[in-house]
Amino acid sequence: MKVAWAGSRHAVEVADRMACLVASDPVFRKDTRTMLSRKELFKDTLKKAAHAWKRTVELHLTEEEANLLRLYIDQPGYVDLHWVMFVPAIKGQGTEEQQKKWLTMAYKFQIIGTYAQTELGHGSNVQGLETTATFDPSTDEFIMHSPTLTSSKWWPGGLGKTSTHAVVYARLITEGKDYGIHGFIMQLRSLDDHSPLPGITIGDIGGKFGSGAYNSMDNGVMRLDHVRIPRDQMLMRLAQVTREGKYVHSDVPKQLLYGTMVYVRQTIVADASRALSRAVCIAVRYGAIRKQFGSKAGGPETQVLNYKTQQSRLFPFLASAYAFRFVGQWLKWLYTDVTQKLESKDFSTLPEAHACTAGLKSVTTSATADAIEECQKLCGGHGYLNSSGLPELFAVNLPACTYEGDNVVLLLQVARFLMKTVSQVASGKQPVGTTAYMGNIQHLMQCKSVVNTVEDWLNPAAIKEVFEARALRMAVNCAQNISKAPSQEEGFSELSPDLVEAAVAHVQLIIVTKFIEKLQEDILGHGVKEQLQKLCGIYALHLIHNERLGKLYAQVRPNAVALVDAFDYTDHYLGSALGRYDGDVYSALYKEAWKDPLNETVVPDGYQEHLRPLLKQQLKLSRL
Ligand SMILES: CCCCC/C=C\C/C=C\C/C=C\C=C\C(=O)SCCNC(=O)CCNC(=O)[C@H](O)C(C)(C)COP(=O)(O)OP(=O)(O)OC[C@H]1O[C@@H](n2cnc3c(N)ncnc32)[C@H](O)[C@@H]1OP(=O)(O)O
Ligand SMILES: Cc1cc2nc3c(=O)[nH]c(=O)nc-3n(C[C@H](O)[C@H](O)[C@H](O)COP(=O)(O)OP(=O)(O)OC[C@H]3O[C@@H](n4cnc5c(N)ncnc54)[C@H](O)[C@@H]3O)c2cc1C
Repeated sequence: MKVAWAGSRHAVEVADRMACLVASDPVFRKDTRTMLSRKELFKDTLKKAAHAWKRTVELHLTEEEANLLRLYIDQPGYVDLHWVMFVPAIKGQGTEEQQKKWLTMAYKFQIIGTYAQTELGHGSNVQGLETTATFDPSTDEFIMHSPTLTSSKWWPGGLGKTSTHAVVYARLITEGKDYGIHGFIMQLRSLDDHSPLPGITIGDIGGKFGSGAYNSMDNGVMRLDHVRIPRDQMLMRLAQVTREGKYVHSDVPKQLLYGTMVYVRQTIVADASRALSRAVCIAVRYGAIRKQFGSKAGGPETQVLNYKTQQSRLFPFLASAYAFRFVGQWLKWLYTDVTQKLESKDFSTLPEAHACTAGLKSVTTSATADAIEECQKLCGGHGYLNSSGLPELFAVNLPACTYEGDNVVLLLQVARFLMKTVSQVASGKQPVGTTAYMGNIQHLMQCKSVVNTVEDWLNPAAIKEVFEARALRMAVNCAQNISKAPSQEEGFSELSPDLVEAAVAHVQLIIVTKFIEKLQEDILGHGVKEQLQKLCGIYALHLIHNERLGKLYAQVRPNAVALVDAFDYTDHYLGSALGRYDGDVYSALYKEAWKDPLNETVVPDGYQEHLRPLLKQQLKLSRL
């Protein structure tokens, strides 16, 4: 099962090696992270990042190994933005010459980059950004400027205190005309003393939700006051400005400007499955250790994992973790395929790639955030302690519903793609890829489900048909209602809640389909495929209705702990007293409690000033 989860034996081996490297290195300790002040936490993040880079160089780690090392350190920081957004933005939007110049420095960490798109006034509406980049032909420079308060860059990770450079998105103005949003490479801080360059005001935007968690990241604010940069720092793969100031657009779709977001959304699906699997791992292992109540006859107490209510709340998450993992592996393939096509100037699959990445990012991160919260409840009171690992896991993953595109905004993009596809089907065009099922419209609009029993839900063809019929009917229903509205725009707006539901149904169909396709592969190991079939059934059935699932849960229960062990997480990475591999939960919880700064003294700080006078006074009063 470990191989099925990781994707290959090689993937298991590299992941194990990197996870152990991190777990055995004292610099990467994180057990007291939630007790650090913001300043201490930030400094700790700088220390870990520098140490990780040192180890990467010393051990000559490959890119794959270095990425895993960063992942297992498990502390958001400026390096994430550098590798996940700054480098890909230059790769995707820079010319070969620009890539050579900037990536050479970025790969060696001679510069640290971030991705500065969002502003105080606009995030979702990228075309509404206000920062300007006005070309000055007299000096061959762009003047970068924040004309209003709301145009202040706001949120970019690493911007606050760390980044030396950024890809900054701004409205390109040349020859008096506004050509809309484009990317520019800007140096922000001196490479000598790290002070902001003239005209740049920069800082951190302040503390965020939860202890520890995303507070390790210095999300930043930046104002630009007529800062000049050379013309060749405009990312010029998609469009150029000539020496004379003439705007020239390449023969590529302008949506490629959004390419970095497509790339990152794809990686976020993998992050979501990992976060969900961590929460499930903690809740399942703890559920096997925790006992409450026994039989009336005085028998042994029951493991809480054996309660049917616990299973019906928890096992759909276990199934979802596997489902998201497999769809994430497929999405990575899809992204690679699209990238290769784009390189040979085939842009035909770009809209589908956008819809798939946006939709899957949205559905998997929302489900994951909800599931982590529920796992906390599934662990009872102990789940609410920081030492359970769950509060921090929740706080770190909650913003994934917002960053890289608000989940509702992204689902509306999927809906727009679906409405276009429905209208193309109506005019006789055969849809392809993930919307190919819409070509079977006659049958899917009328067919009746043959699913009656739990066993039917293990029949892939039956499952697929139910999900296809559901998704298609919801999409067609929306399209019909939009066509009755006074205008397309009004109809879309009025029906947006239904459109979001239709988009979710389409995305869930993709997830179910990819799970089924996974089951058709050669899967090694005795009983592995059978367990995955049951999980696929649970994932599909719990989305439609909750009846008849008990039988499947009972079949999964004997292997539940093994199914989470297959995630192959070290105790260090899991970071949970409740989810420990050895099950020694109570000693761990007890030990963790004594690490709290409040326990540094027996009598607390503040006793002399506040508690003692109060108690004394009350005592005096009572004697009067
Ligand atoms: C413990 C360790 C933790 C480690 C964490 C590591 C990594 C985590 C990674 C990141 C987290 C940290 C950083 C986060 C960074 C950010 O958040 S960066 C900012 C991201 N911002 C957004 O995502 C903004 C969302 N908004 C948009 O994407 C667009 O503005 C929107 C699509 C909503 C609207 O676009 P707009 O052009 O205004 O309007 P239209 O709807 O008219 O679209 C025009 C056409 O373009 C198509 N399209 C839109 N987007 C794309 C795309 N990405 N790719 C391809 N095509 C796209 C759209 O479908 C329209 O097409 P048609 O005209 O219909 O054919
Ligand atoms: C932790 C974190 C890290 C981030 N890192 C970065 C970074 O490194 N670089 C960067 O540039 N940005 C970053 N961001 C910003 C992030 O990308 C934006 O916050 C995100 O794109 C959402 O935009 P917004 O904040 O403007 O939300 P808004 O668009 O203002 O959303 C507010 C509400 O309005 C709704 N809404 C908005 N538009 C519509 C619509 N058309 N139809 C229906 N409902 C709508 C949304 O669903 C939401 O409920 C980060 C954000 C967070 C939280």
